[in-house]
Amino acid sequence: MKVGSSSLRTAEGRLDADLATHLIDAVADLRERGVQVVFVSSGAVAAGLAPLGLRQRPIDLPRLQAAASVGQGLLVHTYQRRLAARGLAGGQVLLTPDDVVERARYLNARGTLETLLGLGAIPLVNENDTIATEELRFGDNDRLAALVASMLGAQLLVLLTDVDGFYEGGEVVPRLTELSSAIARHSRRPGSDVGSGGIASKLEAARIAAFSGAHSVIAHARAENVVHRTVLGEEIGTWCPPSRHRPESRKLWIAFARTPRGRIVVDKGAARALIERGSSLLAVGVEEAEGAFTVGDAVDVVHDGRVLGRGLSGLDRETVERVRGRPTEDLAEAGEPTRAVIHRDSLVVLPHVP
Ligand SMILES: Nc1ncnc2c1ncn2[C@@H]1O[C@H](COP(=O)(O)OP(=O)(O)O)[C@@H](O)[C@H]1O
Ligand SMILES: N[C@@H](CCC(=O)OP(=O)(O)O)C(=O)O
Repeated sequence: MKVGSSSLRTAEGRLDADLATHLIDAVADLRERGVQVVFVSSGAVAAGLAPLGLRQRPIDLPRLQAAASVGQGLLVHTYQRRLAARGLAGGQVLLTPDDVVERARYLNARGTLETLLGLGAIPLVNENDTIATEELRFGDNDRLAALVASMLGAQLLVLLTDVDGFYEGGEVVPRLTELSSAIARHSRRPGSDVGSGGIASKLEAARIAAFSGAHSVIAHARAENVVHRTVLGEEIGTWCPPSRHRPESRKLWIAFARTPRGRIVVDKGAARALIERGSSLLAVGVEEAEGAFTVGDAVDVVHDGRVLGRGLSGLDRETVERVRGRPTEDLAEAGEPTRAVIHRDSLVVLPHVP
């Protein structure tokens, strides 16, 4: 379950302790009924503004980090105090993208979350904003929440926000199955002035959850009994079902944890080899490389204008430009790198985007 900054701050720019308490009570109720809940909470920056005398969300990184540092403590304190009143413990878990992208760190983070849940505690998750930089941050917590849901094999991702759901044509869409086209239509809409993701990042999060086999609900944080109603599967907000065609879940982190830094356009033969045979992408099938990516960066693999998948590049862009279209034997003779442009273990193919 995730709640956004826009919901958690009051009109005066402080943390809305009433809503925080109300949501924690709902989490505690679920926990008492045996439902395991991870609580991803935004609002560190928002909660840190007033105590630091800042009128609005700063745009410079040092002050954002400072606000998050002050606000995160307040947030967790508020949650832990209420959980304690209900006889429960809350454990703070602050994540960075590397905790999801790097396999060893991913397993480590997953272990921590599973242990907390196993001990009956409520993990209180946020991005580690105090040390996050522009280049290395999730930015919005929707994606972070979806990745955590994927990591834990959750059944349901609840995204609580300040609107009743995903709107189109002036009405809330009750059930959304065509996530990709909705994302394409809404990718440029900004969010509220304090939230950072907007609706597009919620739809992206729903897509990640769908690929992981989880349902998602986008609903208003202040709707009556919203948490219980979503868990009971009642009609509320916008419901996104899981995808029927899922890539291997262990590869989801490759596809979604990092923002792609470039695109690699491949020919028809390579596209077929990737989709049908699960092959690595070799230089010979590459037609073009776009963007300033380096070794280990996420890149989209494109054929015929369609994104086929995403992978971690084994070569930097300049090298891909040099080796593209050339068979491995030629490269060996010329003393060029012969390794795959993207190794199959670092490549996730998304043939059926919902
Ligand atoms: N089609 C849409 N449906 C719903 N909300 C939308 C839509 N387009 C833009 N929005 C905006 O997205 C905002 C929610 O995103 P955001 O501010 O990032 O929330 P949060 O802080 O909860 O993550 C809404 O307040 C709304 O203004
Ligand atoms: N990690 C940040 C949240 C970033 C953010 O604004 O997220 P969201 O409101 O979910 O779009 C914070 O705690 O302030």
